[in-house]
Amino acid sequence: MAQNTPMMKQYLEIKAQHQDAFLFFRLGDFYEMFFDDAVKAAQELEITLTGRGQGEDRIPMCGVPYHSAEQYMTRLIEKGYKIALCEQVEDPKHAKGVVKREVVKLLTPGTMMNGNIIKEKENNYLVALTVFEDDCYGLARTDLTTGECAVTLIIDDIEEVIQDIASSGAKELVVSSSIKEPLIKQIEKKCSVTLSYEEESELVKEYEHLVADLQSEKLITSFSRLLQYLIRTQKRSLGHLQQVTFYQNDSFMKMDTHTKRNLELTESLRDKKKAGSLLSIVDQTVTAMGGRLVKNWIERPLINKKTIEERLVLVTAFLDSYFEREELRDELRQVYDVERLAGRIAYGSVNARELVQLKRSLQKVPLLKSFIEKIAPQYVERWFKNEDQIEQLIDLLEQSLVDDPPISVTDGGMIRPGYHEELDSYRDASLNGKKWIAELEQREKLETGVKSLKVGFNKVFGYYIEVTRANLHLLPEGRYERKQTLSNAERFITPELKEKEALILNAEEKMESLEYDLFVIVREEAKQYLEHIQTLAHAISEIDVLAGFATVSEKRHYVRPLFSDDRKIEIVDGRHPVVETVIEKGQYVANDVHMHTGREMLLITGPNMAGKSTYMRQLALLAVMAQIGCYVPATVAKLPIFDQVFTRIGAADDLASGQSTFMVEMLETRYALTKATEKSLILLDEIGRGTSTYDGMALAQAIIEYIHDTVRAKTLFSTHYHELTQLDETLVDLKNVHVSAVEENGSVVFLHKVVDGQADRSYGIYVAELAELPTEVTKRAEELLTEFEQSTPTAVTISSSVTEDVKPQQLSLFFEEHEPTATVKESTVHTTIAKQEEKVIKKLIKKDVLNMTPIEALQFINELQRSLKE
Ligand SMILES: Nc1ncnc2c1ncn2[C@@H]1O[C@H](COP(=O)(O)OP(=O)(O)OP(=O)(O)O)[C@@H](O)[C@H]1O
Repeated sequence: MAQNTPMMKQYLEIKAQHQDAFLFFRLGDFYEMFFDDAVKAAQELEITLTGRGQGEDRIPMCGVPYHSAEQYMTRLIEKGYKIALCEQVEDPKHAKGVVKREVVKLLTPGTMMNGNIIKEKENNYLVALTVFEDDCYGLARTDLTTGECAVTLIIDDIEEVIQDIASSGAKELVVSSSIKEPLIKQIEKKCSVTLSYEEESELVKEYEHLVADLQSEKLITSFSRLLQYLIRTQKRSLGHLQQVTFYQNDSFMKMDTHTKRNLELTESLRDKKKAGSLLSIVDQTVTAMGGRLVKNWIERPLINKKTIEERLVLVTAFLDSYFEREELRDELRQVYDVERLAGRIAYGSVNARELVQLKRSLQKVPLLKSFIEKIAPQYVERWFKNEDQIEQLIDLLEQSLVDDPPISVTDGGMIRPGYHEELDSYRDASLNGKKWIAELEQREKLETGVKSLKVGFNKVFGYYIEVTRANLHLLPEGRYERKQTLSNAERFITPELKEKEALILNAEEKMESLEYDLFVIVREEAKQYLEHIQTLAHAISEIDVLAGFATVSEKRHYVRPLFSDDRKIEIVDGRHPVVETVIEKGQYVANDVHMHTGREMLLITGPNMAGKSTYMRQLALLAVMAQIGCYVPATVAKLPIFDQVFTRIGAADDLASGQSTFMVEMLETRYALTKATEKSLILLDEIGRGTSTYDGMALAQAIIEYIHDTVRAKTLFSTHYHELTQLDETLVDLKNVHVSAVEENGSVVFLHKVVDGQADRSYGIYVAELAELPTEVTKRAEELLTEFEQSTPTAVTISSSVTEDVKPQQLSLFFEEHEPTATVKESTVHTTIAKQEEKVIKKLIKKDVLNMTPIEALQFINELQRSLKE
């Protein structure tokens, strides 16, 4: 049976240890897959499924050529699969029986070092989760391409754990196999990660220095799991792993994944691309390292005023030095991704060309330093502290490698002449031999008189003398030995030529292998400088991000934010950083936001399409920008530091997780109501619209009241329930604002200006007309609207700052419904009366009757009567 062949036995034994991965089994020039692996891989990679053996014993099989295997592997990894790479680990020529094979590496989404999955300006994090007995969760993460390592502990908050994993963008999560199923299900629902398993283990001694800064055993245990997984899968040096840093989510402004998505921080809602996001505006970086850092900063705005101010001071310094900044950025453009190059050095996968790129980047350091000396002298120490070591590394690379080496490390041409004597002597031998051959051609031409005679070389026959058939008669007898016959020429060799050829080839072979050995020595030596390269990479990325902030702030006329301790918001002429760039120049209408005692919550009304959501998002984005240390789009921006931002904006259908739109809306609202503090910012957009009018309105009001009385967070609440605008009479810290619009010649003009007071209409039908709904529909809607306005008791609108003539009716609690034909004047009278009645009712309700004397009661009734008569 085919399965019983020794090779198949070997395959099955290895496969048994790698059940969760495709086993790429090396057979000669191919990686082969068998059984289910083959069926699935053929499907996923669209390659032909073949088979070994006959009939029932036929084993499904497919394969990819060794030379182009990488693209196939990358495709599988991108789809979230894992691959166990099984190589022949002994020379088939010396093998007794089946060639020895071993899995030399596990390729997984979180441990890839190259390929499409690695985005230049994005980290590729691998996260390990450890659940401790006391509901404490340890999270450790690393980006293997850069060596960054970080850990945190989260106490009893699964939501935060999930958000931490999601916000890192991790594609792979390492857990213990004993982890509880419901928790894994919850994580899988919210984060698209590939799961891998690694059990608890002691910290490997060799890496103890990495955790020197960690204070708790739990943190070390959490990191150990991650490290153990790396060791098991990578099977090679991890010398570039950096000191593990401890971070606390409480040190950053917290935003759940919905909020980040709603605010379009790093990708747009529509197509999930960077374009259209806040990141696309503030990321003006010119290096890949800077690009990754600015993304991390946006994901985690700061809450420590001192650190924010430090960044702002630097942005100001970069702003004040236009010429130095621009020159500095020009230099930075030529700096390669030295952080990832460091990773490749540690891995031993760096080539000579990349080392030369590293050298060129390092050579920029003195110039970069001189710019920083002018722009922010106080930071020179911090950013350029390891110049001597950088200098040494430059020397090493300069002396050893030529200026333009090839990508291949096995074909020679990498080492600089003069670096190694033996290599130089081989080079001379080869060069002299080649010179002799070139001279031979001239000599032979002269002696034979055959002008077209030439000396050539090919891999099969080596050097030869070629003479065309027409000239063969001119050659002297016995001097040449015939080697190859072509259609119109003959090729010859001579003993002398063969002798030189042996010399040249021998020298070249030795040269190549010596070059490779020398290159490996240089690469190993470069490993000693990893830490210094990484320190420099950090400095370069910070400089790049901050200089970028200055560039965008200057270009778009941003202002430095000020942080108020009294928690007041005062924004004058604020703009939405993204919307202002996509609409026609000069068309963006800047808006103020004033929030303080008496107006801690703003209830925003206004027509559809007026700009309510834009106004709300604008405030949150300004807060995020300020807290990452960037200037903001406004003329004055005084803000408190927000600990958390919550949003419920737009439709966030989460059908994939089996929840209805309304349920998602309620879940997000619950999250905001339970987690927010008075230092938070809450944005709620049309809460309640996903259910019946009464339910929706009741919920909206209850939520507003709860935030107003209990949570006390700064809140923007937009609504089309105009009835809610009356709440400003009872809730002292709530104010109505509206986005204004005017009607001109039958069409509505959106002014996009936010002003105090409430709006009167939603102009939904007008927007429907703009969307070119069939005229029959919009006409009928207008008729129905008129009917509803005249008959529905819920159509309550108090006043209009925009269009007096279209004001719907306020219904009286005591009067009969007015006639449909009632004039505007009549209805205005009704409105006034209704208001008066309401005041009376409110007074009546508030009165504590049980504690009144009869006289007081009589006086009170008298007072009420008087108000009604008025
Ligand atoms: N301040 C502004 N200046 C200029 N244009 C604006 C401004 N605010 C919004 N807009 C434009 O108006 C469009 C609609 O804005 P937005 O989605 O905020 O409206 P909305 O009031 O929330 O609408 P709806 O109630 O229908 O959800 C935006 O896409 C933008 O083009």
